[in-house]
Amino acid sequence: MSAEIQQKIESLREELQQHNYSYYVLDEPTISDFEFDAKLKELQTLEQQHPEFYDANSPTFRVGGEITKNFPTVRHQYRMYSLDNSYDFNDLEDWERRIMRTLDEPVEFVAELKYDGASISLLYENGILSEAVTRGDGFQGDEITGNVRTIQDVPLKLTGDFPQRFFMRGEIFLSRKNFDRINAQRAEDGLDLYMNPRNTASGSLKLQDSSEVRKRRLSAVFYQFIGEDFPAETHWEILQKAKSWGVSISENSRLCRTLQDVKDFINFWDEERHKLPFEIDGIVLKVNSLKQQQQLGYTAKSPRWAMAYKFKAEKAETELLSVSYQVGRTGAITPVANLKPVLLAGTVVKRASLHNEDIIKKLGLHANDFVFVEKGGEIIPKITGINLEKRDTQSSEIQYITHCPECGTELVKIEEQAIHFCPNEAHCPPQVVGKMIHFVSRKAMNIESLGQETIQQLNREKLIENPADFYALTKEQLLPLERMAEKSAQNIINGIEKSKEIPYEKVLFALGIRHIGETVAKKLAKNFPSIDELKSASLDELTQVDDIGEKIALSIIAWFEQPENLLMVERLKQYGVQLQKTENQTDTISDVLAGKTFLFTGKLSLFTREQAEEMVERHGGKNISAVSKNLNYLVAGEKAGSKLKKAQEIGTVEILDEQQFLDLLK
Ligand SMILES: NC(=O)c1ccc[n+]([C@@H]2O[C@H](COP(=O)([O-])OP(=O)(O)OC[C@H]3O[C@@H](n4cnc5c(N)ncnc54)[C@H](O)[C@@H]3O)[C@@H](O)[C@H]2O)c1
Ligand SMILES: [Zn+2]
Repeated sequence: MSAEIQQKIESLREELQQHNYSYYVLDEPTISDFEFDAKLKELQTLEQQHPEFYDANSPTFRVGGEITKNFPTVRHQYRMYSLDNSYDFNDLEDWERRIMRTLDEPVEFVAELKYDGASISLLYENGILSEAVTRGDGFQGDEITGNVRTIQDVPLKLTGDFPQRFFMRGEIFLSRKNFDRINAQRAEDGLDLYMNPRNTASGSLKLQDSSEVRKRRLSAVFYQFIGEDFPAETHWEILQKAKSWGVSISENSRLCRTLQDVKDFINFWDEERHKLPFEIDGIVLKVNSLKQQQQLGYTAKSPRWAMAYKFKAEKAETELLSVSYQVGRTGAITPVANLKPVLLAGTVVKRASLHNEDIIKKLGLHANDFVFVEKGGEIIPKITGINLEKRDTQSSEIQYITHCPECGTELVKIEEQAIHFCPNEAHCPPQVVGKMIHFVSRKAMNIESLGQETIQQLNREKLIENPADFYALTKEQLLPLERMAEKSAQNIINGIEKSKEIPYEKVLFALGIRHIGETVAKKLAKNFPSIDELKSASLDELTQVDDIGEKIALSIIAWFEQPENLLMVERLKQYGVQLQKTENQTDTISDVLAGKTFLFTGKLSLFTREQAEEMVERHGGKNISAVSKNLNYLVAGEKAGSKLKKAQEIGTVEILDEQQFLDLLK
């Protein structure tokens, strides 16, 4: 018996650790928060009943996050805790009872929205932001000051009567609008879509390039202030003070005198939250008096003076009508469930994403099943389960398609992505047309006169099959088309002609190579100044470029292996499209760093990482992203960590401080 329980406890611990890793490190959870919390509660109960299996490393005692190896590590002067959570009112009443047992005096609560993002701790010294650190494992976190500085809601300098040195904690999150904007851009670039705003916010903070972080337009809100001699007696007062220093605090907090006030607040937001411009996953309650907070103290993992009330994701049951398959511009197949319309979280849902074959298999979906749909963090609802009691015993399991619904070509599956592709890039209609629409789009070749419908028409008439064909079009060929006047035909020809001036980096993006978005195209153009250099680059050479991983590199190599693509590139060249970087004289200052590779690590104080990388480029050097034998110089700032150690181990890497780097440029 006891061996069985021990085994159960250990397997729960292991499973939860795995989920923590997926959630905090990969930003790709595989189960819902509700399921995670249920498992955690189960483990907690077992551990309480069986103290003989105590383990200080159990997920019940530890904050789930980790530090990464990509940023300097900073020890928190004050620990960062998690929050105890509950999904019903009874738990709140229990919590109040426990508080009363310790305090035995009236207690006020502050109720706040529980923003769904990533926690951050900021240090302000003399009113200046000096350090931003993630929660990590609660004891130490990643120092990401450069990235946090790009967030508009984070004041770089405070005003008014702020304490001389203090920490403030808050949440970095992404508004629904910006999440949609980023995903729309990713769809246009043929990249995988992000799952939800929380994971995207958390993932954005871990990017190496601060200018990329800036583009995400993250938001921030602050809810805890820690330091010696705080000029206040209650949490509520501090919030108001912080506001006067220019700190962004939530406008929706409320001071509650009784638990009934708290309940009203919760009920109100359970409904209203869908109208907020950002996502919340619950309400946080805090004891208002700072003295009482101190008396209550902390457990191993969370404050006793605070409690999260989490909303359950809204769920509805409906019938699966059919599964259809969409073919994207890059050939990726997306299965979609068509549902009998049902009301969910304020909107009518008719479709749900099924993502890929593995998800369908895992669900064990049958035709005409009754399914549960949920709107969690995701904007597109998802199917989370099946009501097996209602299943028709005659129904058969959904079989994933084996051939492209558009062109009939046999699909290929890329294992590690679990996604099917139609490999018929050159002739599959949605891919062919999609690629040409992408080619002329604003951020690519910017040929405004060519609309989606004209392209479809031209393709039906067999006048164009790939982007190179645009440049062979004549006015005479255009005129007979439906609704084509002399003037618009001339505009199209002019627009195409003008696109020959579009710079190389945009042409690279326009080609629509899988995983090559705007930013990646820029990086490639910088490092491989002509298409011929890019074509002959090896896997190694490609992955040495900052932010170019193996997935992108392999996609580039595969693209250049297709004879149709090589032919198209040759034709584009002949037509005069820019397929190499034009030397921009003002761009480079010198070539003193020519042939040398650089990497910056640790906390830089003389310049930012972006400025440093730009200096390298403008003096003819190259930035690379990892420490390897190919690295010539590692420039190490304060608190440099694992990269410095690795460089020392390799032995051939020259290690410089910031001043020594500047001296190189002289
Ligand atoms: N689905 C999964 O696989 C998985 C895995 C791990 C964790 N999780 C989820 O994450 C939770 C644990 O994460 P956690 O430790 O970050 O706890 P939590 O997210 O439940 O609560 C603590 C966090 O809430 C945030 N917060 C937002 N608004 C706040 C406010 N007004 N005041 C104070 N804090 C506020 C802070 O970042 C704080 O660190 C689990 O309960 C689970 O729901 C899910
Ligand atoms: Zn196809």
